[in-house]
Amino acid sequence: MNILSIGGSDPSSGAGIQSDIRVFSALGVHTLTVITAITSQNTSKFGMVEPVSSKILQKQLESVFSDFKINGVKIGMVYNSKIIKIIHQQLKKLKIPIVVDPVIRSTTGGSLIENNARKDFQKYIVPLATIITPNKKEAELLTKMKISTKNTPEKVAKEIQNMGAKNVTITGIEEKKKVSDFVLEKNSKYIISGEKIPKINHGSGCIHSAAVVYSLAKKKSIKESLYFAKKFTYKSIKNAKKIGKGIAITDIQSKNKIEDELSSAITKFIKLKGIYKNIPECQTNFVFSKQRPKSTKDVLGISGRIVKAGTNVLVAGDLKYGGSKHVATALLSMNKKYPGICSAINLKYQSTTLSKIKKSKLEVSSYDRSKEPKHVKIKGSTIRWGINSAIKNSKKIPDVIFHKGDFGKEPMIIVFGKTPENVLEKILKIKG
Ligand SMILES: Nc1ncnc2c1ncn2[C@@H]1O[C@H](COP(=O)(O)OP(=O)(O)OP(=O)(O)O)[C@@H](O)[C@H]1O
Ligand SMILES: Cc1ncc(CO)c(N)n1
Repeated sequence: MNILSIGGSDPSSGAGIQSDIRVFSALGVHTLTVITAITSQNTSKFGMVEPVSSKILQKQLESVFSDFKINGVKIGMVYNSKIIKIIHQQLKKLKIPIVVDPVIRSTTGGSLIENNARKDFQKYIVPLATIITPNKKEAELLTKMKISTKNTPEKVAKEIQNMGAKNVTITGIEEKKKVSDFVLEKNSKYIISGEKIPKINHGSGCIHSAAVVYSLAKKKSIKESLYFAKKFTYKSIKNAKKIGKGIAITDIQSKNKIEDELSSAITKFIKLKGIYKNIPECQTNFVFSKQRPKSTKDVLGISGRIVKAGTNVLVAGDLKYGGSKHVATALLSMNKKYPGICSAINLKYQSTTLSKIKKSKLEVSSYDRSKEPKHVKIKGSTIRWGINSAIKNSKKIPDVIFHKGDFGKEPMIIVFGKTPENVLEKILKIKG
């Protein structure tokens, strides 16, 4: 997937183009960039702005549009009317999600748009927006309305919608312990509320709008995308680091990438035709770990299970570190011996699956629970013992490990892989 970020360069990488590259890379997306201006700024001070010439702006846009399939566009800093009009001209016919982050002033007080360009911004950029994401202050500047009990966020958002934006969210409406985003869609309105982190930081708005366009490009709804972005931004503020001498810079943890990869593989897994036949009585968990996991707390799993409901398969529960015990323990044993293996799933043991495994080129190993030494049973580390025995029985890295059960214990197959996608590829060879 390719996402285009149009905006200004921030040498501190807390905001602007550089921040977008950080977000999209963490989410596993290729970032295309068109730079509208170069700024000098850091965590304490905003220096100067040098907008790029019309010619190089035009050429940059042509370079990306003539070569790539673009799945979504984010527009950040656009400094002057010339820049605004060129962008409008290039984007007006696009049929992909466009997120407009109407940045007007930086957290450190710098002006990100010329005063006399605001009218053209309204006329040419706002109507491009699938969704526009002003913070409270930006919404007030755009509409020249002060948010109050009379001028509610809804009224102000409606005014912005009347300028041509299809959907509007006004972010960062602060209460005592909460920060809320007001949302106005075409036919609905709602508030997304979350805990306030007592931190001033640089770049939360950039991260939020980038996360929104990523999710929309993945064909999620406006509502789903805004919830995703809220959670994503919350984590990045929580992890913000004081890297420079001034305000903290938001930090994007690759943990999100782990969540995203696992969640996407689970969505694909439950949609596989006839997959309900592979769900065991004790149900299924699908896990993915951080690099070098030390305990099950470093392994992401479903804090419920993937369950069978007739011929449907559903996810009951949320993704959580420590969410799986059995499959995560199996993965930990495997990862200890083969650190590249970070994902696993358990499936129903059946002879048909076993013969498919044997016909495929997958490496398979097994263990016999009835051979488990007594002292292991007492310590309750059956899985660790089992996986280690199966690893010992195999010359290569096993793709699949199974056991045929024991008294009162259901037989089971575990498929291992480097990533959830890799596990999914193996499942496709053996399912049904
Ligand atoms: N202190 C905070 N604690 C938790 N969430 C926050 C906090 N501040 C902002 N948010 C959330 O972060 C997201 C981005 O909104 P925000 O209002 O910070 O954008 P912004 O002011 O444009 O940011 P910036 O100017 O730093 O780029 C919103 O979802 C908002 O609710
Ligand atoms: C280049 C750039 N874009 C956006 C922002 C808003 O955070 C900023 N400070 N700098």
